Amino acid sequence: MSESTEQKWRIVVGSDDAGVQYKDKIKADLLADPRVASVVDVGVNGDEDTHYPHVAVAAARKVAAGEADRALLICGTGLGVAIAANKVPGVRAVTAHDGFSVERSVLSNDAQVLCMGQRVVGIELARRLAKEWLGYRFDPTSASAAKVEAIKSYETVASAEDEATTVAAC
Ligand SMILES: O=C[C@H](O)[C@H](O)COP(=O)(O)O
Repeated sequence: MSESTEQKWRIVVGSDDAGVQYKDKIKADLLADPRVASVVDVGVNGDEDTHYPHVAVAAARKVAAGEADRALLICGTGLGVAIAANKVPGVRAVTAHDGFSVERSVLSNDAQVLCMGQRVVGIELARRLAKEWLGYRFDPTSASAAKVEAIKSYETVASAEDEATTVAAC
């Protein structure tokens, strides 16, 4: 049987105290998955109570910097971590708790960050979704690519406008 030549995923995981049990469980799954090259854990660990925005932004910055391909973030709902991760330029984070949304987050949106809520979804479904997520790769030649480029174009415009506002304010 031949080995897959597909590039293995470099993943970063993170959570707040409301998601740490799922984060640790899914991290163990990822570490055991042959499709995964590395897993970096940005916390929290044990009973640390770092608030979710700090963890989510730390993870998202690793993706934006090219140090990781993807991030998996868990909080109580999966909402706060997504909102925070999306503040990092270049990052597309989604909250998804069903298989179709997880699939489309990659194939339609080229989202690099998947967020789930420990208070929303059962652990076995969360584990299955994380496993399925690894099987999807965005196709830059697909019809969805132009739409993702449109998302990126607004980010560039927003940055330029911010810059212009900052300059004007000086
Ligand atoms: O989106 C936020 C998360 O669900 C977080 O884990 C809990 O936040 P809260 O304590 O502000 O409800």
